[in-house]
Amino acid sequence: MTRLRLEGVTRRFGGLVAVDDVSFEVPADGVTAVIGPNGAGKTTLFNLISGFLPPSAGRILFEGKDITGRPPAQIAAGGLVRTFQLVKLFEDLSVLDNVKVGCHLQGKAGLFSALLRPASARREEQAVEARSRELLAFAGLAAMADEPASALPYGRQRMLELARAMAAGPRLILLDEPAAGLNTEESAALSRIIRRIAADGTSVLLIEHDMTLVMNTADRVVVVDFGRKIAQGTPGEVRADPAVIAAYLGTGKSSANEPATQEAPHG
Ligand SMILES: Nc1ncnc2c1ncn2[C@@H]1O[C@H](COP(=O)(O)OP(=O)(O)OP(=O)(O)O)[C@@H](O)[C@H]1O
Repeated sequence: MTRLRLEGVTRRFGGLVAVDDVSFEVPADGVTAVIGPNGAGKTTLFNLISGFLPPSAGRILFEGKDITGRPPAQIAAGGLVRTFQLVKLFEDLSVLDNVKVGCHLQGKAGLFSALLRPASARREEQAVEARSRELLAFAGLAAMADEPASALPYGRQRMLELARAMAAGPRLILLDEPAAGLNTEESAALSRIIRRIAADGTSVLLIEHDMTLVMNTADRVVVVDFGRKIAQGTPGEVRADPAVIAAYLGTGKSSANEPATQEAPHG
């Protein structure tokens, strides 16, 4: 089954074509990675898929439904959730409450039902608490549930962001450079968590500069350069592809960027 399908997706910023006629599919199973040198259009692609930017042309289908140009909140509520390059947590809330906020994205107990039907709201609150603690354990954060999110070291904050995104119960999760700023050990733990998420049935699409993480984690890779898709295949196939090697080594028209470098996050 295809979870996500991009058909000729294009995004222009004035005269610049940041994403140029890109088509690919994300199957429901496993982990798909988008890689490419700096400025290749990866973040713009994520902004288009998650509704933060409308495309200039093309269509985006989530589980066969056209979501092109829909607002981000509607796309997220429909089961397609993203994380950002820069960690965006509620810093004053506890670690547990950050995950609870994610759960409420899919919850039914809004303010009115909480006032009118307190018993069912209470039951839902208990379910949210249980699910949140389960996700914290999954992300290795159970012992820090009551600490303020701002007290966590950076690597843990990234795990918390992932747990919060999973709390919404997505069927597709977009991860924007999840390994940025992580050390080797944290990156290996992240890789295992991403594999678990996929094994549990959530499709994963990630952008990543850390090639070790991509090669160890992804089932398939889409490579973009100057806004265009230049290759796709298994990690082994794209690593051996001459067009990909040329893009990363800066031969021909490509920009020169070492695939394993992690630049300062932006966007
Ligand atoms: N809002 C914007 N307005 C104008 N140009 C933009 C905008 N967003 C991105 N761009 C340009 O579009 C191109 C693609 O940028 P994008 O951030 O999508 O690349 P990227 O592959 O995510 O890069 P990186 O790996 O550095 O994060 C770049 O030339 C960038 O300068």
